[in-house]
Amino acid sequence: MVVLRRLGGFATRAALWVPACRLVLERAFSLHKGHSVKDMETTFQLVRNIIPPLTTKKHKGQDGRIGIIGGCQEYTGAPYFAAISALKVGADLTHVFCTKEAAPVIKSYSPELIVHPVLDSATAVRDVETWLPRLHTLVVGPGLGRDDALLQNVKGILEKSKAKGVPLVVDADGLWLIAQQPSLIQGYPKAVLTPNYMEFSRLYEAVLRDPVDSNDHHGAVLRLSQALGNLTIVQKGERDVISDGEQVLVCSQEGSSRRCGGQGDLLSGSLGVLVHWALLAGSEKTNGLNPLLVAAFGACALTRQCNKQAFQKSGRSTTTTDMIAEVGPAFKKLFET
Ligand SMILES: NC(=O)C1=CN([C@@H]2O[C@H](COP(=O)(O)OP(=O)(O)OC[C@H]3O[C@@H](n4cnc5c(N)ncnc54)[C@H](OP(=O)(O)O)[C@@H]3O)[C@@H](O)[C@H]2O)[C@@H](O)CC1
Ligand SMILES: Nc1ncnc2c1ncn2[C@@H]1O[C@H](COP(=O)(O)OP(=O)(O)OP(=O)(O)O)[C@@H](O)[C@H]1O
Ligand SMILES: [Mg+2]
Repeated sequence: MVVLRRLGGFATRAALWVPACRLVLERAFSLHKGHSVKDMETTFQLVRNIIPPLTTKKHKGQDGRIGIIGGCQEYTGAPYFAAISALKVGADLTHVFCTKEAAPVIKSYSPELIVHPVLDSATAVRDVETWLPRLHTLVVGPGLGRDDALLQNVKGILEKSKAKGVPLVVDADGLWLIAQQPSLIQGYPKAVLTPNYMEFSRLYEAVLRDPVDSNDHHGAVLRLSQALGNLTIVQKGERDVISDGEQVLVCSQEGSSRRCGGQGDLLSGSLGVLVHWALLAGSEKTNGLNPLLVAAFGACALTRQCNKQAFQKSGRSTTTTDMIAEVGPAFKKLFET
């Protein structure tokens, strides 16, 4: 099984526990080829269990209506990547809430996205709030930027989303905001954070007031999750480390050495859909494992597989657009064969 159960309930105990268990963890995951295939396969099966069947009995929207909060003057690619990835994974509708200036640009990338030019308006919070009851997950941050007025609106949107119990994936500049004010997300059980290297360090230092121990990734993710009230955290990197403060999963699905920008956006958009599916399926379908951990593992594995397949075709010229073209085939290969 690719899961470690934590023995103690507090950060101090976990700190002692993690080094002792790391050997077990690493043996259980993919560092040792003998164990990797079987153990990864166990988690893949849990991901397969949460995927809703395609039937003729469903109506449009049931398999996912995903909102993306992001898109500003500088960044229009990131919210597009997240939204189109959510559709390609299997969501029925995606809504991008961005600034007025960014909206026509994002619309022009794809007719498949619904784009709301509201994020910099005086009524932004109310405008997004009216959509919240119809959204299954909100992905907050891709291409959001760090403008104070915009972030102030996003604070309001986070508060309204929590009050309505909307699941949240927080990425990119959404994590910048959380690092300024961790209480915005602390203790909200339906949140998943997806920091890259920099975002993780920033958040860790803001919350734990300590530099990250770069020799102890698993312990660091576990401790940050606990300090934030057991939020699910995905630390992206050479291997993705995922924890809800109780358990640690590692995803080391083969990707490639190509590190073009936008891969994290593909991950957060995909995760938006998988979070919806996982929460709908519940823990009976995940053998008691936190459904958000299963969703996170699925999104990481999928992103890395897209990276691998795109790289096989395009090599050094691989971009995130090439990876998005692989979402369908990669999903099928990992979860439907
Ligand atoms: N096409 C688009 O529209 C895209 C838009 N995007 C959007 O951009 C916004 C900002 O996001 P972000 O990720 O660039 O910001 P941030 O957290 O400051 O990190 C950047 C700094 O971290 C460093 N660094 C990174 N990894 C590291 C490592 N492993 N180890 C060490 N250092 C590392 C690296 O430092 P450097 O090497 O440059 O010194 C880099 O300068 C956000 O809205 C996002 O969504 C992107 O989604 C891409 C596609
Ligand atoms: N060194 C690595 N080797 C293999 N895969 C990696 C490596 N670093 C990151 N990844 C994978 O790339 C994906 C995106 O992670 P990354 O750290 O690039 O996010 P990001 O910086 O937020 O991306 P973005 O440019 O979209 O903002 C994840 O699926 C992660 O597993
Ligand atoms: Mg990113």
